Amino acid sequence: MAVEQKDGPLLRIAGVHFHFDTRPVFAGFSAAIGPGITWLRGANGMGKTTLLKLAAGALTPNRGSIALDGIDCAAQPLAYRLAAFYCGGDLPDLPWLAVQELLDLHLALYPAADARLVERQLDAFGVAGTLGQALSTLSLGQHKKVQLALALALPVRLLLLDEPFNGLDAAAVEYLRGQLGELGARQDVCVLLTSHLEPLVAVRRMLDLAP
Ligand SMILES: Nc1ncnc2c1ncn2[C@@H]1O[C@H](COP(=O)(O)OP(=O)(O)OP(=O)(O)O)[C@@H](O)[C@H]1O
Repeated sequence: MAVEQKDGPLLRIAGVHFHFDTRPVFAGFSAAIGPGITWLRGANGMGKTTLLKLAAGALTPNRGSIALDGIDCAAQPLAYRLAAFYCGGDLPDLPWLAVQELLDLHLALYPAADARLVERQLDAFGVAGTLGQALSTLSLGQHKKVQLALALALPVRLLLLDEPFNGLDAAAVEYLRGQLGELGARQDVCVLLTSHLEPLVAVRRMLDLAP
């Protein structure tokens, strides 16, 4: 435990089994992931999104354990979720909310978050003007930018980025690459990202899901 703290956050996935009602996805999957950017790779349907959601505490393993900095996601789900954020392409669960309300919800969920950092990220992605809009009225790219602004601003130890470049315009891709370059150099954050294309950021390690 002392070593884990000194070396930065560590995500430990041990012997995870997970199945949807109709489909087994993991049978005894294990990995240990340290700070920096880890590129999670695998063919369509191999389980990348499922693994990110398990690591985010959004899905629960049927067997095995997932822990971040020694916080077990089944034993301490609230503490675990406070330290992690999943950023994917899913449509919002509450599409009638305004963007501002979504942000307020996240600021309440992550009490250590700084609203000014979120605003700065929204500005940088060029979506600050959407604050009064309902989520359902955002384009795919705008929705992604709002999600990424949150991901980059929230004070978490583990960021799960599911195809973060999908749907972004060229300026946003460039901005995101710069931000990931800074995040990837930090010792206090783990970034686990999926990308079917070479992400062109400083990847520290790769994690391959194979049949
Ligand atoms: N809600 C669900 N119910 C049942 N099966 C599901 C569900 N979500 C995903 N699956 C199945 O689980 C498997 C893993 O899906 P997942 O989305 O994790 O793959 P992926 O590696 O992210 O794929 P892609 O590269 O296409 O995004 C797939 O066979 C998928 O059909």
